[in-house]
Amino acid sequence: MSSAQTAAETLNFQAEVKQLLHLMIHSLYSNREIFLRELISNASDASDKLRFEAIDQPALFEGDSDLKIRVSFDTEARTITISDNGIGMSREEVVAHLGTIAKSGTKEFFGKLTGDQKKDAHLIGQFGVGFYSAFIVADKVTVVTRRAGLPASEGVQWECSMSGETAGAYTVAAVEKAGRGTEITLHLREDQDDLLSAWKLKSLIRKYSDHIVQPIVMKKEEWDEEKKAQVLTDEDETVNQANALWARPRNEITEEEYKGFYKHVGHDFDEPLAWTHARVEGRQEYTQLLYIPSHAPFDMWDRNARHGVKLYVKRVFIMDDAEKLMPTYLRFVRGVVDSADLPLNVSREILQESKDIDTIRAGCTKKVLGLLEDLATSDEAGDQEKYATFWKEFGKVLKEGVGEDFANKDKIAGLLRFASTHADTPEEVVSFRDYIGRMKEGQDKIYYVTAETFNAAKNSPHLEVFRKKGIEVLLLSDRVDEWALGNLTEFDGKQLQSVAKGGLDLGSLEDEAEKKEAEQAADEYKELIEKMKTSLGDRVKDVKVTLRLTDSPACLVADEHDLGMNLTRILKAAGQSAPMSKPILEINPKHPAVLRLKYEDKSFDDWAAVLFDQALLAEGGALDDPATFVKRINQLMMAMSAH
Ligand SMILES: Nc1ncnc2c1ncn2[C@@H]1O[C@H](COP(=O)(O)OP(=O)(O)OP(=O)(O)O)[C@@H](O)[C@H]1O
Repeated sequence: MSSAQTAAETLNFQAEVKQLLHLMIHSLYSNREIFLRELISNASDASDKLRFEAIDQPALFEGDSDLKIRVSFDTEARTITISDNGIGMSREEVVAHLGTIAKSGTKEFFGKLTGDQKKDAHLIGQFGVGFYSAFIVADKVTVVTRRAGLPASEGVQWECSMSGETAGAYTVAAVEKAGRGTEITLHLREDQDDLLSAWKLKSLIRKYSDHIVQPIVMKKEEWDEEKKAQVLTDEDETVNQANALWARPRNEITEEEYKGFYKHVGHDFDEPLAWTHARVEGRQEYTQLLYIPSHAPFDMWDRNARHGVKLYVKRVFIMDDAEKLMPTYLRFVRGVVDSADLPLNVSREILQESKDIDTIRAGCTKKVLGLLEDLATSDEAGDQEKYATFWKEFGKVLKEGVGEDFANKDKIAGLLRFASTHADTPEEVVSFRDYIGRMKEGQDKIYYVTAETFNAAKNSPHLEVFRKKGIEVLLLSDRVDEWALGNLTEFDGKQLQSVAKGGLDLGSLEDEAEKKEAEQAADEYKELIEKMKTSLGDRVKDVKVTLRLTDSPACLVADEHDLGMNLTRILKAAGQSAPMSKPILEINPKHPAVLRLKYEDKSFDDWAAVLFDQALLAEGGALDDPATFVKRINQLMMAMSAH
């Protein structure tokens, strides 16, 4: 033992790590085999990182560029060791990576846990356990590592035992380590002896890690006649296929292999929903293997989220999460792009400006949208179910694309799904095409309403005339809808029209009699309208008679070229200064409350104000002065009961 090693320092885990470890050991026990996959996956990433850093600094190879991962076991000591000659870790990195969870979404993750073992196991899987999964099978784990490029004396030993007094703490000590890279030794729990077998370990490697690019080697076994047993020899044998899966022809890759590879690149326990694999030739030559996950990651709303598409150049790993390879609205896509043309020393800065990358990105985007389109339009029930899952998990993100990706706007619009008055449920299943297929004779627009919640949309007074006439209206209640639809004026030649905007023109859906009636009402109410305008003053742009209401006395609409009221509220909530355009108050001439107003004198101002305020409330708006509203209502109620 070196003197440095005696100076071990005991450190405590971050509280979340303790919690995660405890949960994992209990919840993932029935999945215990995954520990090997996770540790090999990390070793492979570490090898990729070294190969990349060595492009600029070949000295990091220290004369050994033959990267591999070794798995060995010791029946007597009851240990399994996984070692790699990858990038390794410095002392700071050890403490940062093995003592804390730096992932975004950690809080949400813990908040979602239910105490139900099965559900929690699933969540833990989604969150990703990585290194800590070692503790499912081991009660003590020892990591010895050295960062490539640092001297042998700067090796680090990390050790943590789950039993005894030190549980919940770990030690870090300096050690000598001749070879760079990381060696992880698992001291197995008592009931894990079945793992101490070459046959068992090999079968786990083939099952879970066959697609790993680096060779995973084990010592070969031989039958010893004398001992009448298999004994280990000195010779190495490669257990996995050890080639880049994406570089192989499609017809030689099994479904299981595709799925296994996804779990590695996507850092996901679950299977992918769908994938697309193609080699592209032409101006740019590259291979893409892109996956759509079956669930949204914890950090989908975090713009700094990691783990996107990995970029390789001629099989050499270049970078994780090359955000330039995918537009932001497809940030949930995982996988690999391997370019045959980019220079090996390509940096993030170069990528930002590269025309070649733009071509690759356009190609990848097209592929993913095509894949989604195939799922969405497929006749197979399985595919449709997949699309429904996709929409639930990622629909909100995809919607961003309508405003973000001009070239593919129409394609993306075709993939959108909405709730509508057709079923009147919050399920988002209606496409623009479905809607157009159900359009009434004479209808030439696609109508929609936006509101803060589904119920506010569904019960919006603006829908009354549409319901009466049996015209379908899309019910939008996602914040991003306002923005998406603001960027979309038509679909397939049909104009999109908000029902909450003024000048509602139902065109040929309105019959002559109705038009006449409207004109007549406008005439009849001229005086009242003027009176109301004076009474409401600054609060309205205009007051008009409308035929769009059947049950409600009044509603607010935005003038045709003004921002919608819902959008204005969203912008305000987001701290943006939205132009404050005043609404138009539309009144229903057939409603008793409106009729009554014609003859009201004394309390006219109160009535007018209440009519305005309730229209604002029904619309999802907030009252400027709720106390006065309540006071007025009470006064009017008392006045009525006195009658
Ligand atoms: N064999 C290794 N060599 C070098 N660094 C490693 C190795 N194993 C783990 N690490 C470091 O520890 C970090 C944490 O690993 P861990 O497996 O917990 O998470 P991850 O791989 O980053 O993400 P995920 O949990 O999604 O798999 C890694 O990101 C890496 O920096």
